[in-house]
Amino acid sequence: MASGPDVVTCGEAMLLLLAEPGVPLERAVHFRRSVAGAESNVAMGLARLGHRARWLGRVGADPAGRAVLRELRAEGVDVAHAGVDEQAPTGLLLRDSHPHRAIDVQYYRSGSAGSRLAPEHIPAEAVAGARLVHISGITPMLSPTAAAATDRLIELARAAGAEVSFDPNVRRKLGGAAQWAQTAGRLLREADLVLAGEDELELLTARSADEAAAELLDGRAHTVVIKRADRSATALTAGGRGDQPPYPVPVTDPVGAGDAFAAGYLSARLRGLSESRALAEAACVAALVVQSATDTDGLPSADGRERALAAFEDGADPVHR
Ligand SMILES: O=C(O)C(=O)C[C@H](O)[C@H](O)COP(=O)(O)O
Repeated sequence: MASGPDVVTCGEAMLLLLAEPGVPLERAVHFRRSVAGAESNVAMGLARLGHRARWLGRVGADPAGRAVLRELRAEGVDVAHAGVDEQAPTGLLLRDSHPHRAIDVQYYRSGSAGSRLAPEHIPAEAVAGARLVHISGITPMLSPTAAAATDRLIELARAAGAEVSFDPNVRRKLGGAAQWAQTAGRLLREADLVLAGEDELELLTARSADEAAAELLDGRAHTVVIKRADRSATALTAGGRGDQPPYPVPVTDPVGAGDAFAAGYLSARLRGLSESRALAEAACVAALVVQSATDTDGLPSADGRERALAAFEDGADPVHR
């Protein structure tokens, strides 16, 4: 019998054109095609780790849209409730890839199919049975209808008894600080579980990250995970706090680390593991993703995560033979 998803994510998935390593975008000649989008990245990460993950969103009736859906499907992400917009193109993300230089991200998503997401595109049955609904601040920043769709998703999550996790994913190219604070700041307070950068919490709440976390814990949230600039993370709950240093790895392409962290963390929580183990798995999945190109190449299987964690934690032989 077909069973529903463990996790539902919702947002815009785009075709990613990734410049050859180390070459600035305006000079790059060779591009690799992939898929990017914060929420679809998380869905892909969870699917690789063995969870039933569903992605909700819209693509255009074009080759890019077909490529996006095909790739998500091939990764085991459930796209049964994803939609196709006949009137608007699939969004495009063009970027370069450097280990230690600023990365140039260019979005071509204004008026895209994904940004035209609206509440009527989110049917109640798409969320039924889910244990977790993961959203980001990007979606409500795309358009008023996408913001309304996010609100509907939260309502459906509550009705289904699913937890809501939220990652602000602040992208300054999508709007000014005040707009982010208003739009994503509101969602911070709707979430049961918040995964946010230190700078994001500061921007969205005009408080220190620790003060913001304390306030969120006084409200709806049971857990706030703060990702620090030094790539360490702190989880705050009513029961106390836990800290996780990053695993030291050579970085090939840092983009995707946040989504990988979220997938790693949510996977552990879905499996009922402890806060400290969830943070370790999150850091591990992030460390694996930054060692390869694209947002998703390095996302591990559950087995790959276990072997990497053993190598990181206990110095186990990383070569599996
Ligand atoms: O969806 C968007 O607007 C994006 O920007 C797609 C990004 O490539 C990923 O969300 C990676 O983001 P990080 O994991 O924070 O590095």
